[in-house]
Amino acid sequence: MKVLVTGGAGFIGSHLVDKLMEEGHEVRVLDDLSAGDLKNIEQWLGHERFEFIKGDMRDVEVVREAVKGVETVFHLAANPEVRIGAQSPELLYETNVLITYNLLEAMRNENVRLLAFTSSSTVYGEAKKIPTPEDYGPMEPISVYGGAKLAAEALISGYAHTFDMKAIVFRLANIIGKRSNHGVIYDFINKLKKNPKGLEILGDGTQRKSYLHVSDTVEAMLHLFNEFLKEDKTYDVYNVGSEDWITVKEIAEIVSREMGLNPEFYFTGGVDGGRGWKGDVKVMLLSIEKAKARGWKPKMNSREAVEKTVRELLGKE
Ligand SMILES: O=c1ccn([C@@H]2O[C@H](COP(=O)(O)OP(=O)(O)O[C@H]3O[C@H](CO)[C@H](O)[C@H](O)[C@H]3O)[C@@H](O)[C@H]2O)c(=O)[nH]1
Repeated sequence: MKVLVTGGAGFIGSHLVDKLMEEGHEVRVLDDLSAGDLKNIEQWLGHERFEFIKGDMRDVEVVREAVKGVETVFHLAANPEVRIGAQSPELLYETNVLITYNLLEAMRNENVRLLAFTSSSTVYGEAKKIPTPEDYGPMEPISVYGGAKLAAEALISGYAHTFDMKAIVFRLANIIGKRSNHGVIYDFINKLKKNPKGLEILGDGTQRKSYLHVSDTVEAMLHLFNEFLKEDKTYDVYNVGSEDWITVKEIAEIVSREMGLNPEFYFTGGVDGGRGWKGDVKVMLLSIEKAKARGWKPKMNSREAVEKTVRELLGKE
């Protein structure tokens, strides 16, 4: 198939591109390189089945050109930083909601009917049911980022039903692995490189979430997408995560150990009862029963994924 991957030079996007290229598809990447990096896709530059467009999806013309002639869009372009919501809500709106609207309009105009979208566990907010299933409600995001992802999901559902499209949404847990350039593991490694004796941990360190390695994530997305193609459904939603969780303090211990260090931990205490920042969900575990029933399950648990990611980011793997 001929596929457009928005955000295809980014962390998750570039791993998806690798897999799509290895499977023999024609792949076009649209990325503004604000967080993505050409290095992530350099092995494909110049390949006859590969095309790269540098462009900002806030520009409708850029999006329209990018969707021309493709059958499927994997929409991963986004600003993924939950923590900037209190300072920059407008940026999160534009880079999650507005660009999704621009994409849907371009797809409608260019007759592109198939869409896969990476949403987030943050749409559930502080779920009272753990593990949280896809049909949990009412949904009450506690961050602007989670609200923006939920708004994007809603637009996609509306467009899919109105304009005869097929769309699948993945609500991702905390995704980690090689090429990630933000998030808790990346932060801890950088902090320890600057000061190997002490490590500042935002919040109280008890934030407990499910982490999934990017290799498992990309496998889930492609497997569930292919299953979705077999079904007579307009719209579907899947949680994608691991089946356990790990605390921020345990992550700090793993990072320290892998770096051969024994730093003093300093907890900032954070905001609103030990959160790293406003809108930081303290406890997150997704039910992945629906994805499992469709034949996917993760190979690594949260701890294994964290350990592997630390080694990858340190260049040991
Ligand atoms: O220096 C730091 C950095 C982070 N944390 C803590 O580590 C946890 C994880 O933070 P990340 O920044 O790694 O990730 P988030 O949970 O904020 O969000 C991530 O996972 C979400 C889905 O679960 C979204 O998809 C989002 O885009 C993605 O960044 C948080 O509880 C945070 O408080 C610290 O204690 N110290």
